[in-house]
Amino acid sequence: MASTFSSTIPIVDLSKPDAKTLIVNACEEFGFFKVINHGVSMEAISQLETEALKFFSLPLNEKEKAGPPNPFGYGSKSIGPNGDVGWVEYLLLNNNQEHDFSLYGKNHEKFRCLLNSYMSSVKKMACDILELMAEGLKIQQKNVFSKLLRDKESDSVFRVNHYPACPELAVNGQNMIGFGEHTDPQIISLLRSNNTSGLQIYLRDGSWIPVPPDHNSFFINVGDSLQVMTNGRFGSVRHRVLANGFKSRLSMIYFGGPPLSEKITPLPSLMKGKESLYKEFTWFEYKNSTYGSRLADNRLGHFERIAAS
Ligand SMILES: C=C1C[C@]23C[C@H]1CC[C@H]2[C@@]12CCC[C@@](C)(C(=O)O1)[C@H]2[C@@H]3C(=O)O
Ligand SMILES: O=C(O)CCC(=O)C(=O)O
Ligand SMILES: [Fe+2]
Repeated sequence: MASTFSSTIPIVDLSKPDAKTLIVNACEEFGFFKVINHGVSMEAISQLETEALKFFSLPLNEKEKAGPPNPFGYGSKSIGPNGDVGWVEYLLLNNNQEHDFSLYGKNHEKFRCLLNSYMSSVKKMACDILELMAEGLKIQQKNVFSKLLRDKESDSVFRVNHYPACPELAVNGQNMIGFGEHTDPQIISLLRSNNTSGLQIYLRDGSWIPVPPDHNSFFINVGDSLQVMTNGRFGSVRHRVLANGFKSRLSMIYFGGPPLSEKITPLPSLMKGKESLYKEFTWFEYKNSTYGSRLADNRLGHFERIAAS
């Protein structure tokens, strides 16, 4: 049933002149869209995917040497510090790579190299998209958003998720949560996965729609911070992943975040005389409150300003 609606997911061709308009419309309506002609080499993507799969195929006790994630490293089943669980194992990495890479398998040098070049291409794409967004929103300063990711203090995160096939599901046809519903707290997330389904987004009409997988494309999420910077004009998208009974899913996500000291506040040009819907806070404060929350919590709720009437 629901899959008939999946054709509604906007597709943005980054090489076309209408990209900025489509991006703004998609962010207003869904907080989510798919990007084609993104310019990241498929070769680089599949090489990284191969290395990641090699890591996940190591025995659990080997992988656990790279964990638990506090907040970076290998994690299995448990997500975040507050009791969330899913049918998933993952690597959480930051873009400064301060941790000991030798824990990431025999070929860790190759893995690190591939990761670094992938992360710089994806970061570049994120900045291009954020600049198109600013243009589409008719903001004078084209780099208002992208400068936050380009900042050397940018608090961006990278995650590789592996959802093993869950054979019991194939037998009894039930649903099982791979990664529970949530919004991403950062500015923007860029997701690329193999061809296994599972990702779903929540529409404002209250329905969950499956996102048909496409290993050649990227999927873009509006994060909570971008919702605030646009004073609610863009909404962060709730999403989740269901485990698959037959095939394993591998996804890689770049979460573009601002420097810790950055004030997350609506851009004056988007306020049009209105008041901010949010209290003032820094990314440091928001991130802290995020790590004190459960996955499904409405984290932005604590920072909403109740309009004085
Ligand atoms: C229960 C959790 C787990 C969190 C923090 C908190 C709420 C939101 C989760 C995420 C979701 C987006 C990526 C991530 C890295 C992030 O910034 O927020 C995740 C983080 C984690 O997996 O550690
Ligand atoms: O693995 C996926 O496809 C999405 C996971 C996700 O939403 C996340 O890691 O924030
Ligand atoms: Fe997410």
